[in-house]
Amino acid sequence: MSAASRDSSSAGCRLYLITPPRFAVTRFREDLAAALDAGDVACLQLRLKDATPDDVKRATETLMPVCHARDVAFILNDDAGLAHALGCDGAHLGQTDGDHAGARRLLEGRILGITCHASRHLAMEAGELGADYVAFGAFFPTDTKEVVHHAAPEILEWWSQMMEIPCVAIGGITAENCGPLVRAGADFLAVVGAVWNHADGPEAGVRAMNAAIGAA
Ligand SMILES: Cc1ncc(COP(=O)(O)OP(=O)(O)O)c(N)n1
Ligand SMILES: Cc1ncsc1CCOP(=O)(O)O
Ligand SMILES: [Mg+2]
Repeated sequence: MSAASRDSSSAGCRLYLITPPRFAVTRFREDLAAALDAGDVACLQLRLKDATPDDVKRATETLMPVCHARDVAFILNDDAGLAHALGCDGAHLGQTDGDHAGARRLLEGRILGITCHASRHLAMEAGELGADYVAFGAFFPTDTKEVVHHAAPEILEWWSQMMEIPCVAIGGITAENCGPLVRAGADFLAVVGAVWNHADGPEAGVRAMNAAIGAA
């Protein structure tokens, strides 16, 4: 999850996959393996908003080995303590997901990503705190989450020209619309629908995203 060298092309930009909001773990295990085998994926974020800690534990125990077998980092959404307890590679925290500084200490040596919406100020704060990446969005309309913050590619350009810390773009990103985000300097494109809801299936979704990143 570190940014490789950055230039004005797509070099270094990678796919950041997020799970669908709901799934049956046993079946999803196979879908995930197939998706990860279809092309480059830097990490998987387990994002189960309505699940109990036990559900998250079961999903992690099933899915993390699938990721690790393919050298894909496994990041847990929302809960740094649970990410630590379950041995995840890191956690992604939003602005209301607890104590960022405490999470940074707890997850020493692991990945900590922080949602910064469309705010330069929040991104600077996250950087100072030691975040491994900052996430900006939403860039496009999305059916996956009700969003109140809307970002434009300029924030990626501003951040990537100024800072070494990688930036993630999120929100309604597809193979068709991602070009400007890659060219603006996004290090990772985080997607749900573009892969899991792809008309030809998740494998086609991963292939299409990687082709679009490469062509940007
Ligand atoms: C990579 C990435 N970026 C942003 C988010 C959104 O996090 P948050 O604002 O906490 O919203 P929820 O995902 O918790 O609904 C994310 N999950 N991942
Ligand atoms: C979790 C999240 N945070 C901002 S937009 C979003 C949803 C991303 O999903 P999709 O790629 O389907 O728009
Ligand atoms: Mg959150």
